[in-house]
Amino acid sequence: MNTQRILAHFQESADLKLKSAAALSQPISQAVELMFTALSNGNKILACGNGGSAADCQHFAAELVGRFERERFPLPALALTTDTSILTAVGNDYSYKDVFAKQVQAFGQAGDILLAISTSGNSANVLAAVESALEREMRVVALTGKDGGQLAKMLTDADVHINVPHSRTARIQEVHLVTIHCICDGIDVALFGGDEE
Ligand SMILES: O=C(CO)[C@@H](O)[C@H](O)[C@H](O)[C@H](O)COP(=O)(O)O
Ligand SMILES: [Zn+2]
Repeated sequence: MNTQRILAHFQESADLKLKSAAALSQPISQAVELMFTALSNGNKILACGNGGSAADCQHFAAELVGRFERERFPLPALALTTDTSILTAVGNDYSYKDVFAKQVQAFGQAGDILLAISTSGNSANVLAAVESALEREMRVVALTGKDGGQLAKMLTDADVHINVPHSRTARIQEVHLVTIHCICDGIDVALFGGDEE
C-alpha cells in the first residue's frame, strides 16, 4: 500500500483533532459538568450508538464502571449495545428502531444521562432513544458529526451537543474517542481535583 495514503490519514486525523480542540472544549466541559452532577445525585449514564459508536459506548462504560486513569469506586454507566438477547428480541418483535428506546424506557429515570453517539445524527434507533430519554426527563449528551442531523434538532438547551466539524465518519469517530477520554478525565478531576495545571 502507498504509504502516502497512510500518512494522509494521520495528517487529516491530527488536523481535525486540533481544530476540534478549539471548537469542542466548551461543550465537552459542559458534558463533564452535566454527567458529574448526575452521578453525584445518584443517577446513571446510559449510552447508545451503532457500529463503531457502539464500541465507543462500551469503551466509555468500561472506563466508568472499571476505571480510567485513577483508582476509584465504580461509577454507574451502561452501554445499551451489549445484550444480544434484548437487541435481537426487540429488533425481531418490534423493529431495529426500538432496540435502544425500549432499554431507555426500562432503565432510564429522571436525572439520568443518555450519551447518544451518531456520526450522522440520523440513526433512527438513536433518535428514538433520545426521544424516550427526553420524555423521561433525562438529559442528553450527543456526540455527532456532519451537520448533527435530526439529532441536533431534538436537543433542548439543557442538553449538550458535541458536534465534530467534519464530514468523514472515520475522522468523526476518532474525535469522539478523544472526547470520551476527555470526559472520563474530567469526571476524575471533578471527583479528586488536579485541575491546577
Ligand atoms: O465504524 C464505522 C465506520 O467507520 C461503521 O461501523 C459505522 O459506525 C456504522 O456504519 C454506523 O451504522 C453509522 O451510524 P451513525 O454514526 O451514522 O449513527
Ligand atoms: Zn469506524
